[in-house]
Amino acid sequence: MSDTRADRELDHTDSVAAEQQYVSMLYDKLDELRRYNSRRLAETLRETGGTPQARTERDISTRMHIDKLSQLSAVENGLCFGRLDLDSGERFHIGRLGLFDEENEYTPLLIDWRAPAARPFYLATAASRDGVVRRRHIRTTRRTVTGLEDEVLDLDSAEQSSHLGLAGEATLLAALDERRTGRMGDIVATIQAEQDRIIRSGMNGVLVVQGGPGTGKTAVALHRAAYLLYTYRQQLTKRGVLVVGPNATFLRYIGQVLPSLGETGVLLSTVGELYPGVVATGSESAEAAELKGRAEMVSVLHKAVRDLQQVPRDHIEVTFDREPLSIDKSTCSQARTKARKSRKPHNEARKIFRREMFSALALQVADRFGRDLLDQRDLDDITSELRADQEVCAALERLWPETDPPTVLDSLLSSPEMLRKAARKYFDEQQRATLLREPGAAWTPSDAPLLDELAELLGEDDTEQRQEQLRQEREELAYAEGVLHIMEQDEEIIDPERLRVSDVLDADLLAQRHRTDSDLTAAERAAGDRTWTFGHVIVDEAQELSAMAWRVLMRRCPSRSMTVVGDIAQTGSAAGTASWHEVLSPYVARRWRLEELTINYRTPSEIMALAAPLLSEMDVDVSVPTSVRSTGVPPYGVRVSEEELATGAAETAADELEAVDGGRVAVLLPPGRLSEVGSSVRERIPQATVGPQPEGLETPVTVLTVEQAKGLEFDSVVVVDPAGFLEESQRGINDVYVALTRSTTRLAVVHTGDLPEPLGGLEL
Ligand SMILES: Nc1ncnc2c1ncn2[C@@H]1O[C@H](COP(=O)(O)OP(=O)(O)OP(=O)(O)O)[C@@H](O)[C@H]1O
Repeated sequence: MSDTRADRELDHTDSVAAEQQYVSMLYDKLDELRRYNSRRLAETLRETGGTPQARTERDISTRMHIDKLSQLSAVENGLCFGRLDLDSGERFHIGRLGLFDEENEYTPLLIDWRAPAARPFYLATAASRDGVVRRRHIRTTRRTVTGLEDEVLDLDSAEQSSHLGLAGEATLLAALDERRTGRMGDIVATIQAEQDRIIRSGMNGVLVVQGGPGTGKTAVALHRAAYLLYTYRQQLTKRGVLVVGPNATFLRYIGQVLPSLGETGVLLSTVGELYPGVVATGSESAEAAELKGRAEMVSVLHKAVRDLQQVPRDHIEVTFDREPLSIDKSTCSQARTKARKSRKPHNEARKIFRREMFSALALQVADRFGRDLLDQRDLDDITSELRADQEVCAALERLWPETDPPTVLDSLLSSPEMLRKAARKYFDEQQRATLLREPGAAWTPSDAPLLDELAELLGEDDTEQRQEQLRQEREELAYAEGVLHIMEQDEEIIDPERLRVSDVLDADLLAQRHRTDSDLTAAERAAGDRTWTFGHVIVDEAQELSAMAWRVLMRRCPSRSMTVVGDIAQTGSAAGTASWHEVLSPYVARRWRLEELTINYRTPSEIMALAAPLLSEMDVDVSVPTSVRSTGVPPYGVRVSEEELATGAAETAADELEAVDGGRVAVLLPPGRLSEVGSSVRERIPQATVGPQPEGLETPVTVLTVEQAKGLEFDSVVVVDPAGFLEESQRGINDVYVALTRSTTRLAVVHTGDLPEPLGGLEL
């Protein structure tokens, strides 16, 4: 055994220099590909005219080269990060994409991390080697190899391996110890076995990934999206992949991960944004949001729409052709029944109602002349005149109006009478009062699923889509500008002498070409189309979604090919869930599979020890994840008087900022404390941001509620007023748990009075 090891040590290719040579060769190859694609793109862009087919082909090829170039540019950092040495003597380098030697029968030079051949890099252990004798982690900075970590998979190492069975432990810990940038990075170089199994799990059906804080659920979900796009490229390019996150800040936080893996065909969205044309800027009470999220809202909305379909108490009299015409109850009632029986959405069934009404009214008019004297053509003429008559049309419009989701929802939520009629079976008076709001009030995130439901009940209306088209055109322009930027960067690396693409084409023109070819990616098209259905849907922080939000997602994914990621111990929203079965059973009964993640890569053991007792206070069946790191820094408490709370929090944040030395600090507090403590922190640290500001991910200190900090992480966290969390929310204990576990290194708790019982272990 020792001989083999000695042999291996003698093997000179182990050296950094030899590895550098190989890695440099890979970068040369990458540059060559960039040059090729840049040249081809410039050629295509310079071509003009030709037949429509030639133009379409050109546009497709433009898109292909642009995509390829942005993929090649995305893999620049950490192009190659691993090597596998096999029993057979073969060696494979593993990296962010596949590279081949075209002149040598396409021999693989670099294996894409998602290819089956790369799998042992993540799964092989000393006990189950899968033909691997050595796994090498290659660390690089820009194009320079800066370190190697070798794991020799033999029985000696089996005995020494860490109890958590981590692969590439030193490389993993180095990655985890890095200071946080405010943006999530990819983990391709250090994916662990339990994560790999989830990432590569088959695409069909609903897969639920339950895991405690910091277990890499978000990272796994995004890498799974990249894996599925690679493995099922054909299926998924057409319909696209949707990744749903809890809020805009979170989406910004994760926004770079997939592009850095060279994948752009994914739509990142909140549930609210899935209703095109509505921007949810309003706020509302947690109680109102909870009520709007209940499944009963389906019946309320259904009833509200039916209530729009009226019959007169007796009759309505209008004047037609200078004579009175009676629109009577029984005719209306029959027409309404017929229209409803069609089971079509309201706006489509309206056509049936009107057709029935016009023919009944035409007969009434015919009776004035004597019905027997008229033939079908005469009746048709009368019908046409009735259809053109303003007074008749206005009366029918009142009985069965054409309408759209925003109009119905706005009237419902601002009219006590309409709400009473539609909701009295489901909500008591007090609950209805909670739902009431001013007419024209700004939309809130929990309104979006209701608008979507109404769109189903009412049938399509294209006003929103027209607005969306405008938005998309703006986005395409921004995209085109981005493309030009990438190409220019590439050209700078490659050949500064050559004609630059921007010399022959500006962003406006490129956007136009891009638009006319109707060659948008599925994700781009899906963003503007409410009825788009996706090839796969990934839901992060899924525990927060209401029953109504689930309905929206299920409509977007009739194939039920979904990855649902979350932690039922972190549910903060009153509309959220504490049971995966409860939310999924209406759609897939018991046909969903559960995977669990058990290792916490974020929160050090010192902080987890404080957070863990909170779990036993919650009514959920989950276990505490095991931390991979300990920092030796114990969390600490700062006890202050009520009057000193805001300044105490600001002072602690300032201390923490100094302690993390260039890292990021979050002050997390109950919503009721946000403005008071926020002002105090800003006074003490002027560059701090308060609430979900777009620049908040970059600032050194940010003050947020727990809801706003969902899924994020910081070098240091200052939790303010834990007792306030318990007072302000039904799920306050979950909120404290989430707040404590946002930290990667340091934690302080600023409190007044005694700490809530489960936090008793905190050092003061
Ligand atoms: N295999 C890994 N290698 C390197 N870093 C990892 C790995 N797995 C997770 N991480 C890092 O751990 C941190 C936590 O991951 P992530 O945010 O995905 O966890 P989560 O389970 O979604 O957390 P939470 O539920 O608390 O929001 C991130 O910084 C992530 O990059």
